[in-house]
Amino acid sequence: MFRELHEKWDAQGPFKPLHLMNPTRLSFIRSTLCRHFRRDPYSAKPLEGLKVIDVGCGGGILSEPLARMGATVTGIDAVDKNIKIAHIHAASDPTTASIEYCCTTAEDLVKENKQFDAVISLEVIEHVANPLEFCQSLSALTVPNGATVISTINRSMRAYAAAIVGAEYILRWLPIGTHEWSKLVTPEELVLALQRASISVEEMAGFFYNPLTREWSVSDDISINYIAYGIKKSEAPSATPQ
Ligand SMILES: C[S@@+](CC[C@H](N)C(=O)[O-])C[C@H]1O[C@@H](n2cnc3c(N)ncnc32)[C@H](O)[C@@H]1O
Ligand SMILES: [Mg+2]
Repeated sequence: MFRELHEKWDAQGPFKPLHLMNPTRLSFIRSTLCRHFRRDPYSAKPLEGLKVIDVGCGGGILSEPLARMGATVTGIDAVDKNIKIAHIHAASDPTTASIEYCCTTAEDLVKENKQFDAVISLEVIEHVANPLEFCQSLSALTVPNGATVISTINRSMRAYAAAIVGAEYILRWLPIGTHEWSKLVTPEELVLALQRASISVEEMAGFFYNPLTREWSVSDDISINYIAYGIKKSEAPSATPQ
């Protein structure tokens, strides 16, 4: 367990790409959520009082900074070992010890009628069996007028070259076979799937990797890695009787 904990949290280890991307995706999340909930992004705890769920939280590398921003965080993952690792790591700091970790899937949590002000799911949709159903579940977990944030990899030739050939076969950042080409989701498909789930996408951004500085930055180029922020529509007003 401790070797696995170290691996998940080692910025140079098998989860290096997620660690490298983390500050960049956090800056997108911080700015969109602060705008959505009319919070001051420069305050110490801009997400104070908001219920946020990290769907597919892995070892908790997103859940922890969200808790530090003041959010009341729930982290869920389909794999029990990930939840155990996330729990042990978060327990060492009083701010993150309050994160509620649970081994379940988005689909199963919907059955418990749980809802959150913001639902965040990073790098998960390209691994699920049914992306449409997954979007429906994320929507069901979001309160009306709440925010949903999803990041994933585009199904483009550039993404094939960079995220599969580059990251898996050349750089060996990820084990070969981590990403299946046919399961990748294009931005158009994601917007449509979310629309069908009553979420309107308000903003999208790409993540650009500079191999010289070895840093990621937010960019307009959504041809490889991208992130989308949407708003769950408020319930349709009931028809007034004639
Ligand atoms: C590539 S990891 C991403 C981890 C984390 N979100 C991040 O970006 O750092 C994908 C995670 O999603 C989890 N997962 C896959 N399908 C899920 C589902 N339907 N509900 C909850 N978790 C799921 C997997 O167990 C895995 O830990
Ligand atoms: Mg992935």
